[in-house]
Amino acid sequence: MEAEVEPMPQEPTHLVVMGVSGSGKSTIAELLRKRLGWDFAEADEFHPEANIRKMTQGTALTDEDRWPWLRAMQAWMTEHAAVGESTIVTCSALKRTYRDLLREADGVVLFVHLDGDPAVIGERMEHRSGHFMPKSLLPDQLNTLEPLAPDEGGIRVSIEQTPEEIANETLERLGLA
Ligand SMILES: Nc1ncnc2c1ncn2[C@@H]1O[C@H](COP(=O)(O)OP(=O)(O)OP(=O)(O)O)[C@@H](O)[C@H]1O
Ligand SMILES: O=C(O)[C@H](O)[C@@H](O)[C@H](O)[C@H](O)CO
Repeated sequence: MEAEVEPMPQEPTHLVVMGVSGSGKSTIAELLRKRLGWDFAEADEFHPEANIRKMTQGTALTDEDRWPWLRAMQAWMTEHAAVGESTIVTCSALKRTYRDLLREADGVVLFVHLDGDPAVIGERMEHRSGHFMPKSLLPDQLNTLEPLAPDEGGIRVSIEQTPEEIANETLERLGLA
């Protein structure tokens, strides 16, 4: 008689929707959350008050400002993995070293880099209301950005499509559709 084989338990997965301010992280993550039903966190919720104040006043964050914030996100991801839960997070994750830190979370960490023409991003920031991040910080975000590399685990998706198209492409290319 054939032995019964237990299916392999699926490892928790973290989708990190990344990119510069205004690239559409919150918009796309919300669609992914609706489709996948995974727990969701916005990186901005993890910033200490001082970081938000700094950005509101038009000053870019430094590495020192960002490390505790990234560590808090990594801990949140790991807490979820510990109870078998997958997550979706938005996080600019501009530098590879920042992504290295997030990759240390337990579970599989996949990045979705929302990538596109800075002029389109600037335009979208201009028309957005009620957000603390000034458009004047976009050049610094772009200068700091190290695009997701092919060996990092994840995909780069063009933002020059509708949010629904971006979400569909993401889920299809990651095999999550
Ligand atoms: N694919 C898209 N097409 C048209 N408009 C979009 C698209 N994606 C996002 N937007 C709009 O662009 C603006 C910026 O998007 P969003 O706030 O989601 O970006 P973000 O990356 O989360 O920004 P931040 O990091 O500053 O919080 C919003 O007004 C949003 O409605
Ligand atoms: O790394 C950074 O400089 C910050 O995370 C910013 O990108 C903002 O937090 C965010 O994108 C604005 O909402």
